[in-house]
Amino acid sequence: MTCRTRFAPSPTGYLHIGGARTALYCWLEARRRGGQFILRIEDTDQERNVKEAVDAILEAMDWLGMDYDEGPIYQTQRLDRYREVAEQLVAQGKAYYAYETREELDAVRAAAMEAKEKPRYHGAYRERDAGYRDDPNRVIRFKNPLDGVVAWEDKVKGRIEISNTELDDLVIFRPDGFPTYNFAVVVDDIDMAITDVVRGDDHVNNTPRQINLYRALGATVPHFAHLPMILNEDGEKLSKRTGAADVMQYRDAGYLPHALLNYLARLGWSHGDQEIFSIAELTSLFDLKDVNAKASRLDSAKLGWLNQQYLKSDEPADVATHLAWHLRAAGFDLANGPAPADVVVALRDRVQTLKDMAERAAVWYQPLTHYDDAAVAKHLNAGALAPLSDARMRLGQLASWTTEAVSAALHETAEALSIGVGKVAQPLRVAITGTQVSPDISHTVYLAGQAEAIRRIDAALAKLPVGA
Ligand SMILES: Nc1ncnc2c1ncn2[C@@H]1O[C@H](COP(=O)(O)OP(=O)(O)OP(=O)(O)O)[C@@H](O)[C@H]1O
Repeated sequence: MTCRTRFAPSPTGYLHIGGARTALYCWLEARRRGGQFILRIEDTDQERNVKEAVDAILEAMDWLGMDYDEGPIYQTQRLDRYREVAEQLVAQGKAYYAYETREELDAVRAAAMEAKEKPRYHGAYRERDAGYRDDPNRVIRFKNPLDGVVAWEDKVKGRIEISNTELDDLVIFRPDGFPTYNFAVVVDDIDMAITDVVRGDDHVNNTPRQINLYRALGATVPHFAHLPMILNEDGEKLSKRTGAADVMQYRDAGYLPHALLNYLARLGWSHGDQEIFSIAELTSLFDLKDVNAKASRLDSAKLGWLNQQYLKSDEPADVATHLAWHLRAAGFDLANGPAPADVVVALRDRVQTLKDMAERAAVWYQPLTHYDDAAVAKHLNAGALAPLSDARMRLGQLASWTTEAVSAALHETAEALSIGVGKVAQPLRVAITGTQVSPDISHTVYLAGQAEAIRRIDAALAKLPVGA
């Protein structure tokens, strides 16, 4: 049977990276097995702002490159289907109408609490065959089996077994005409032919109820894989309530989408001691059975390290498309500066994030207006006149503007003046960047562009002490 997995977020806000890792594992499992990955939006909770949240989830999926074969499918567009299946269960005697008021149910719960028992529905309508009537308290309840156990072989957690006596008759349709979570999920997973339900282990308690519903509906029970939660650095479950980071904040902070995917894949899954996986490797190697059953904690140092590995090893042109986004976000006009791919080559050994790279690139996209006093005092002195003038002359004559040509010109200056290249580089670095810190001098000069490099050298020459 073709593997079919689904990611089913509730649109209650942005996609945080705990949810994103769950989506990733669903996606990878489907891809490895040549199956399909479906995106379903569980939007039956009408009170929250659904539209914006859906857009945020879709944007994050898109940025991460997790493509789905079907969807997004919205539960609110399937309400008739849930009603039809619920009524079918009633007609078959597998579910029933119940009409307790809120007060009556509260009283049942209070009595159970007082008797130190688990609060559960007492089944008053179970055998009453009350039928349908127009009543604001009307719900449909599922006749959960009264005895026996529900067991499944979880792909991550191993065998899990729950006694039916622990479960009560679940409401499957609410008075407001909406299905309940567990019911809609089962109807969807059956209709969408999901073979592997991969979700966070915050859903483990729902699974026995859902398995009973599958059986009542005569459907094949899928495989289940309950993934341990991702915890924040304080050990709390990542959740919007605890301020978990939005996937898109990782883009804004300068991470590459595939670096984040690699990081999330490794957070709870391993393949030997390999750390760096291309997406192609992940889609061929990932297997739910290798997922760690223990919760994992975020480790931002590791993400930074991984991101830098990708900055260094990816094609500069590919990194450049992401860098361009950051350069624009920082307000730079790309037409007024070097090609982003050249910036990548110059800076990728020195930074961990694209944001940092874009910030350091400011010096090539903006006019140089600020000079560091200490740098000027130290390097724009009488001794700088000869190297700056000679370098200006040679750089101005270059017919082809490349880092190699710039480098050769600066070496010629050093040779002509019988000084070390460092003595040429120091004043030149201050001339081009206003500071003493920049990447390799040939890149630094090259990125300024020929005309601008000459302008900046002239401005530096004008700063030399009078009489120099
Ligand atoms: N911290 C987490 N670690 C791993 N998976 C998670 C985490 N939080 C949620 N999930 C999973 O992500 C999927 C989407 O869930 P859902 O949309 O309900 O999450 P959420 O509403 O964003 O979570 P929360 O409201 O707790 O912030 C579910 O399979 C859920 O189990």
